[in-house]
Amino acid sequence: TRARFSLASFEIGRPLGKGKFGRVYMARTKTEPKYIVALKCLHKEELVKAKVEKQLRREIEIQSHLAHPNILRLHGYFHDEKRIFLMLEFAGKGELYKQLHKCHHFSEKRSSRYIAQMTDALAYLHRKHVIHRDIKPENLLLGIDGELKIGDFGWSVHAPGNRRTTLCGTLDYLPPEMVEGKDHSEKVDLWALGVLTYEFLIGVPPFEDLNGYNATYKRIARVDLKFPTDGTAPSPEAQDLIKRLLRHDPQARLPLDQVAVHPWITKYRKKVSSAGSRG
Ligand SMILES: CC[C@@H](NC(=O)c1cc2[nH]nc(NC(=O)c3ccc(N4CCN(C)CC4)cc3)c2s1)c1ccccc1
Repeated sequence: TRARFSLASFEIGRPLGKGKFGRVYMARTKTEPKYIVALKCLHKEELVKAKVEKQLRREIEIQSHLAHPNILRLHGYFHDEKRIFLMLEFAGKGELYKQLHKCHHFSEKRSSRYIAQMTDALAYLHRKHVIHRDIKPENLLLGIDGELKIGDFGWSVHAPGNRRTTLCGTLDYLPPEMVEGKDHSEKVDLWALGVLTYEFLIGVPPFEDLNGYNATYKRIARVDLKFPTDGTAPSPEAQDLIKRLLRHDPQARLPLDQVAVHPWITKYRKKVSSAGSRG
C-alpha cells in the first residue's frame, strides 16, 4: 500500500533552486521517520500552457522506477488543485553547473570520475531502454559525498525515440541525428557524454558558436571538433575518448562498456585500499 502524502505532511525549508514551471524547496516529513526531500513544486497552469503535461507524466513514470546511486530518486508525487509536487531525493551539494562556472573547468581527475559515474548511470538507463536525451551540466546534481546525480528526466523517453515536441533552449548537447530531426536511439546519450567530457575539461561545449543557433547547428552537423591550442588542451587520452564519442554515425560511437575501460577512465578510477578488498 503506497503511503499517501500531501503538502500537510511536510515542513517546508529554504528554497533550493528554480527551473522551468516551478521551484524546488528543502522539506522534511512532520512525522517519524523524518525524511528530508527536495520538494519540486510545478504549476499546473504553466504545464498546460506549455503543453508538457504528457512529458511530465512520462518523467514521473520513468524516474519513479529507477534506482541507481548516480540517478536522483523520485520517491513519489501528489498534487492539489493548482500544483504538482514531486518528492525528489535531496542532493546535498547542489547543482554541478554552478561549481563548473565557479572554477571555470574541472581537473582531469575530477572530470574522469564524473564521467565514470555518468557512464555507470547511462549503462543502467540503457539496460532499461531509457534514453535521457538531455544530459547537460544544468541537469546534474552533487550528493553529499560529491557523487554525481542525474536529475530532471523531462526529456527522457523509452527507445527508440522520435521527438515531437519542439526543441527549446541550447542545441549544444544535441547530436546530428536530433538536430536533423531524424529517428534516434540511446546513442544520443553517448554523443552527449562526449560533449559533457569536453565541457568539464575546457569549460565550454565543443560546438558552441557565438554567432548563434544556425552556426552551432552547422558545427554539430559537420562534427567541427577543435581542441584549444593555447596549451590548455586536455590530455591525449581525454581527447581520444572525446573523439571516439563525438562521431556523426551513431553506430560508430564508443559503447558504454568500452568507455568504462578506456585508459582515461581507468587511470583515475578510485583506488580501493588493499584492506578494502580483504574487509
Ligand atoms: C536543476 C533544476 C531543477 N532542480 C531540481 O530538480 C532539484 C532537485 C534536487 N534535489 N536536491 C537538490 N539540491 C539542491 O538544489 C541544493 C542546492 C544548493 C545546496 N547547497 C548550496 C551550497 N552549499 C555550500 C552547499 C549546499 C545544496 C542542495 C535539488 S535541485 C528544477 C527543475 C524544475 C523546477 C525546479 C527545479
